[in-house]
Amino acid sequence: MIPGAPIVTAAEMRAAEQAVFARGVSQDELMERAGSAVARETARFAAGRPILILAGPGNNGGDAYVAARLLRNDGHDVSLVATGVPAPGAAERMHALWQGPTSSLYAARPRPMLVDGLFGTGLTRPLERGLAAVFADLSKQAEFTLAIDLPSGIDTDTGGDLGAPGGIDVSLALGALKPGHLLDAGLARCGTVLLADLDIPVDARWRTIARPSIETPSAHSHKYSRGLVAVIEGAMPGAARLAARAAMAGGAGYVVLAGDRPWGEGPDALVRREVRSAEDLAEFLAWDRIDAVVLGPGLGRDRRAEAFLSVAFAAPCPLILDGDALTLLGTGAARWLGTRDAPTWITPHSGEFDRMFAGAGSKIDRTLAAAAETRATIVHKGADTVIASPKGDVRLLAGASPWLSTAGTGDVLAGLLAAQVVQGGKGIVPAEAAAWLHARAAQLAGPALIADDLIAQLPKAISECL
Ligand SMILES: NC(=O)C1=CN([C@@H]2O[C@H](COP(=O)(O)OP(=O)(O)OC[C@H]3O[C@@H](n4cnc5c(N)ncnc54)[C@H](OP(=O)(O)O)[C@@H]3O)[C@@H](O)[C@H]2O)[C@@H](O)CC1
Ligand SMILES: Nc1ncnc2c1ncn2[C@@H]1O[C@H](COP(=O)(O)OP(=O)(O)O)[C@@H](O)[C@H]1O
Ligand SMILES: [K+]
Repeated sequence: MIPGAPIVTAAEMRAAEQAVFARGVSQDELMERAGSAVARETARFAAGRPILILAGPGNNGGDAYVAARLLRNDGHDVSLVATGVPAPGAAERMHALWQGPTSSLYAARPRPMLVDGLFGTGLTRPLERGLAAVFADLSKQAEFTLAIDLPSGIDTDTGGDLGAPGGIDVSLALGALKPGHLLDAGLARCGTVLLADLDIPVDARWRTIARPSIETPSAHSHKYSRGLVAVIEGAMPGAARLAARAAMAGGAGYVVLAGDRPWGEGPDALVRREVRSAEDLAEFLAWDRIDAVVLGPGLGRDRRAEAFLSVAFAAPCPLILDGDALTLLGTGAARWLGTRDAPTWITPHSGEFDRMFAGAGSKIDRTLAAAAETRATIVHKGADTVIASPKGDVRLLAGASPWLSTAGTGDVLAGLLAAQVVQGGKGIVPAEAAAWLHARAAQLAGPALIADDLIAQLPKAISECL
């Protein structure tokens, strides 16, 4: 994934293009820029192999006609399939400039290098069945497929499946990334995403996550100045222990595991505190040294868990809620979370998210709406992790190791997030840092990782951010 790259919707991309036109750049000139980027990458991946280019009726097809012309002029063996009547304007003009061999879709013969210029950001409905089948077949028989902007059949704004085939090797995003490159079916169908800079300024509050910058403790640092995290134990103590160990390895200065059985295995550096009842918890959380509380991993959903949740809610310090705490909140999440004065982060997976929030639109839209409703920063986990703040900022992490799909890795994330929070991070910043470190630790741990392995890799991941 390209780090720190802007992500824009189809409408925002069109508005950015309009602003470029208003500055005096012609539509043909912008299409030449897009087409030459496509030609450059196609030549690189074709490596001398014959090329088949599919050109649709809109501007995505216009880019395809430009690329076809430039590649042919450079001596490549190019044939082209035209579908639909080119739209009036730049696409029609670029079509008119193409003088090479052209066939209809149903007469097309597969070639080793396939370029998909059927549809991009203008796709408004599912691909027609026959078209989808021919496209899938040509792609299957090609040795390499490059999609212009997005694979045809991926919804630009949601990543939803509108009939795109599998097996696309590279998508060359034009001007900026779109949600469809990172979300839902788009994540799996785009292949490797490359970004062509077309010199179209975009003002994006949505970005892919980037490596955080972490400060080495100073000569004046001490355990309390580096932040104290309290992790509350529940029915499954292993989950809270994972969160507590992740908070330690994540750089917190002091971590307390509080519960009725906090004495089990674990590092001696982990401070244990017996908390048997909601009253005990209230007394413990009144300690003004506590900089953040983690509640939810392995908490359980019984009355005791509910009572603990009420007490934690009333605590005047930052709160990180995960797992069972989120299930307990359920559809009351917005009502409850909106009442807190101190900042809150919640880290639902999609099951937990769907139990808390309704909402329509893409995963980004739904997460943003939930963040605004709850006034909490939300880390909506999954293969496409969306982080959204109540202010409307978004960070997206796609393509993390699928080996993360194992029990306890979310608990590690919750503890790691708390460590970033107590080190002074506000809003989306600690969430982005935690998500990056988590994904990097997974990469370092490699295949068949278990949650404990992530914790062991955190120091190495952190060392890359100093
Ligand atoms: N703006 C610019 O200057 C620049 C834009 N750039 C490029 O333009 C792309 C966006 O172009 P675009 O907006 O023309 O849309 P595009 O994706 O080609 O498709 C629209 C056409 O498809 C049609 N159609 C839609 N769905 C359909 C379906 N399921 N089945 C069949 N038909 C369907 C739709 O017709 P209609 O919906 O009216 O039936 C319309 O004719 C963008 O991704 C990038 O590659 C770059 O060149 C930089 C400069
Ligand atoms: N297929 C996947 N690809 C990448 N990351 C994943 C995948 N599945 C899960 N993850 C990540 O692993 C973690 C799992 O968290 P969660 O579902 O809460 O597990 P648990 O509750 O068992 O700790 C999250 O950070 C999530 O983003
Ligand atoms: K395309």
